[in-house]
Amino acid sequence: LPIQENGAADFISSLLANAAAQPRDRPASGVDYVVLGGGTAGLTVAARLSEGGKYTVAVLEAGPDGRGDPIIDTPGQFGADLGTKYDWNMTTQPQSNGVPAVGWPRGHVLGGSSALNFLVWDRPNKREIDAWEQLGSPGWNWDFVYKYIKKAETYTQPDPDKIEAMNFTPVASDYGTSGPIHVSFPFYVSEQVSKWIAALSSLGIQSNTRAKGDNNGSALQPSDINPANSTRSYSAAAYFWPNSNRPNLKVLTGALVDKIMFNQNSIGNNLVASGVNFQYNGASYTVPVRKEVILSAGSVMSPAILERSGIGKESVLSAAGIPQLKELPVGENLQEHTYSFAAYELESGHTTLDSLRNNATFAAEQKELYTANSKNPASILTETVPSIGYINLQELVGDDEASKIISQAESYVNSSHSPYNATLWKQIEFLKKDNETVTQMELIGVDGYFAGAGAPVAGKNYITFFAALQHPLSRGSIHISSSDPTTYPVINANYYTTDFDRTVASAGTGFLRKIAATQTYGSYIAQEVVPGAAVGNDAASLEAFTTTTGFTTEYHPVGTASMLPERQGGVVDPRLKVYGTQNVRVVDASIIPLHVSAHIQALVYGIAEAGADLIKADASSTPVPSRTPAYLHQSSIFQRSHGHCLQPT
Ligand SMILES: Cc1cc2nc3c(=O)[nH]c(=O)nc-3n(C[C@H](O)[C@H](O)[C@H](O)COP(=O)(O)OP(=O)(O)OC[C@H]3O[C@@H](n4cnc5c(N)ncnc54)[C@H](O)[C@@H]3O)c2cc1C
Repeated sequence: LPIQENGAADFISSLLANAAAQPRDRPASGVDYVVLGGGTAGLTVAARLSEGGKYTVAVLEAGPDGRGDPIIDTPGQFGADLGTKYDWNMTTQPQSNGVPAVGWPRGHVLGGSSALNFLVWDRPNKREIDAWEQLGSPGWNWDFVYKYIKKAETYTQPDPDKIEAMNFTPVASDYGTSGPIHVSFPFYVSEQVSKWIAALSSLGIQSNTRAKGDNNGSALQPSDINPANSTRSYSAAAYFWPNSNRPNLKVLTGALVDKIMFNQNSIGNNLVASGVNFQYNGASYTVPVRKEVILSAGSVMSPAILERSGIGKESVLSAAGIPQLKELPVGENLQEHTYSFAAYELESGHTTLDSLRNNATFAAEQKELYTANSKNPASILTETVPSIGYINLQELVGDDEASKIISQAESYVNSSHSPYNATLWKQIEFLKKDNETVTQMELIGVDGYFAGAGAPVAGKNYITFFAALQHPLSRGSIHISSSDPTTYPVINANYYTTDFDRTVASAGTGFLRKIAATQTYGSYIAQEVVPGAAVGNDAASLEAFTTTTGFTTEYHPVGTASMLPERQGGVVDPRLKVYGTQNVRVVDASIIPLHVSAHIQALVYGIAEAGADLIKADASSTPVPSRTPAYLHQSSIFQRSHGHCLQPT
């Protein structure tokens, strides 16, 4: 059903009827808040704004509702919904430096990418978030963000048997206790998971049981799994369905947002959004908005919607035939984690997620087991990806090599004329001053064949290791090439365009071979199949592999509507408001100005929880005087709100 339950059909019909009948500057017929995109952040914001019943909230989501679909719900089937109707199936541009086009899955479903992701739930480093404040966004520091991440989560500590099997004891008090997203550990503990901490320890990497802003070391990370029934806990299941009977919260699926409409009259110099234009069932509609438009369409589509609305770079807009309303570097400062992979065939006799593919009887038994009792520790369908580690440059390449790499990186930044220089210098600071704590490389172990190259052989079982570059110096961009909302924007990922990125990423691939060679894993690995014997262990061979066939996206694009001062390339101010607008905000991964060493969903939920409180706080406050750049006012507003209005509700 394209229209959600509980009277939404009536609500939407009246909305559409009003939209057709009313002039655009008569917002009284519309809703208070229109949220564009019902994904990770969008449903979080919508649920929080609609609680208490004071405001009407409508969410426009392009994708379908995937409620009850096992390929979303079953933890052990992570990845199964890629390439389906739940995925936008985007692709980057091939690059002139030889880096090929790579696929970019993105959630096209209620819940967005939280329905598609691999359920890893971890946190950035404290210093990485404090850097946002230091870059010019007062109030956006670790303590603030951490508080809101915790607000999103309810954590369940594994029972003692599982802790013993994992060889790892998480610290429960580092997590939230009453948020909508359930965070727990898979019931099934695989062989590779139980050996992760020991294997990395034999390489000198200490384990780290904490989850409160210091992520350096090896760890077993929880997943967004609801332990009551061992299903994915994602934004639709956690934030929307339990609240779908609220008369003031409506979600329309199958609604493709085209653009934001603005009033003829601005307030001072600020554009005032009056409605949102979208396509639904082949027709075009405008929803009038009384208070605000909130863009939560993700790092690819939020910038695209802004550009179609006339906000963006003149060169981009004029090429797409769109009249410009406000010059802003929308779609720039794109940062993305890449990861390279190495896959190993195991000696016979091991069970992995490959066994589900290899053995139909085993797969049927496992399905039955999961259906009968999804909490059964023997149920491999509860398995996810807990084995994670974050290491710094010195741990990756040794002190001498690290010094050389850092001084090259410093020279690069010194000669860079990027408008995002301040963010690049922060990265140098991470490398030089914060190197003990801020890490550069993520290591992951997955129980089965998950390499983005080659193919598993029927009947065999594998283990795959990943090395993910966390702080690339390269910056890319995402821009529209057409005013047509059905045309995908052009993604220029600009991967590996700096020596630093190539060198560090390639060293990561080399490190995966060290993990495979540890006594812990070496004893049950039969052979390396990717990169394979044809790829040598010298720097040139590793780089050739890592930057062509041996890597893929880690699915974490950020920065395309960066929260930075406008003079430093910012698109939104610290209240997440788009510069030059009175009532348009961006609340999703695209506001992240500088990438973090973490999987980002927990952070995105935290941003959305914080964003909802900022929006509510502003609902009753005086607008910022329009003649002065908004960011100059944010500090005092933030402080005031922080004290009185930004309390969890
Ligand atoms: C395959 C994959 C694996 C990942 N694995 C992990 C992981 O294990 N752990 C982790 O922490 N993070 C992971 N991530 C990243 C994380 O899930 C995302 O960064 C995060 O969910 C992004 O949230 P968002 O709100 O910014 O965007 P999204 O959740 O993507 O939401 C955007 C929503 O807007 C909708 N939309 C877009 N354009 C329009 C339009 N024009 N009209 C209407 N609706 C529109 C989309 O359909 C979507 O529902 C993964 C991501 C992917 C894709």
